[in-house]
Amino acid sequence: MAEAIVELRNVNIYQGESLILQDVNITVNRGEFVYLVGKTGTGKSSLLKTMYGDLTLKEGEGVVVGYNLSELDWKKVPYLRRNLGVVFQEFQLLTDRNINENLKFVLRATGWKDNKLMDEKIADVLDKVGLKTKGFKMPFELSGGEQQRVDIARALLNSPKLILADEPTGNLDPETSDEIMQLLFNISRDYGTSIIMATHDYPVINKFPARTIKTERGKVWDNATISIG
Ligand SMILES: Nc1ncnc2c1ncn2[C@@H]1O[C@H](COP(=O)(O)OP(=O)(O)OP(=O)(O)O)[C@@H](O)[C@H]1O
Repeated sequence: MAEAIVELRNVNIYQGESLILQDVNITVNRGEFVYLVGKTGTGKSSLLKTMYGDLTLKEGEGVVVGYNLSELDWKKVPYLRRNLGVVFQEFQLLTDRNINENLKFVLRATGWKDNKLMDEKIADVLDKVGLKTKGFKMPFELSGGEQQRVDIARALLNSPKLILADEPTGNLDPETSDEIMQLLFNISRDYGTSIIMATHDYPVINKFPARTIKTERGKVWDNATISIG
C-alpha cells in the first residue's frame, strides 16, 4: 500500500485572521513529485509553511512525515524540520565560509557530533547533486545553478522523506532550470523522496510533467494527472 508522506484533511489555512485556503484535502505518497501552482498571493507559500510548521495548523487535521501538525508545539517543530528538506528561491548560504563548512554548520545545528560521519555525509550529498569537487569553494565562487545545487544538497543532509521547494528555479535561466529539475526528479526517483514544488515556471512543468495542484479562489484544486513513473 502507498505510504502517505503528507496527509491534510479539511484544513483551513490562515494568515493572521484572514482565511487564505479553505477545506484543503491533499495526500502525497512516498516518492511522488507534485507541483503547486497558482497566481501570486493565492496561498502556495502559506500551504508549504503549514507543512513545515511555520504556520500553526488551527483547523483540520494534518500529518507530515509522521508528525501530527495539530499537536506540533514549538518544541517539536525542529524534529519535524529534521525530517524534511526545504529549498527556497533565495540561496541561504553563509557567505563567510566554504560549502563544506556551510553544510557542516547545518549538520551541527541538527544534532550531529561525529566529525568523520559529518564529512562522509557532506561528501555524499555533494556527490548526489553533482558537486563532488566543489566543497572547498566559497559561495561567491559558485554560479547560481551551483548554489541552488548546494541548497538541494543541504536539504538532503538528514535523508528526508519529503522536500518542499518554493520556486527553486525562480532565479535561474532556462537551461540551468532544466538541470535543477532533472536533479530533483532524479532524487525523487532514486531515493523515493516526495517532492512538493511551488512554481510559476510553466515551461518547466511542460518539460517535466507531474501531478499538479493549484491554489485558486481560496481553494486547492488537485488534478492528479501524470505520474513520472
Ligand atoms: N506573514 C504574513 N502575514 C500576513 N499575511 C500574509 C503573510 N504572508 C502572506 N500573507 C498573505 O497571505 C496570502 C497568501 O500569500 P502566500 O505568500 O501564501 O501566496 P503565494 O501563492 O505563495 O504567493 P507568491 O506566488 O507571490 O509567493 C496573501 O494575501 C498574502 O498577502
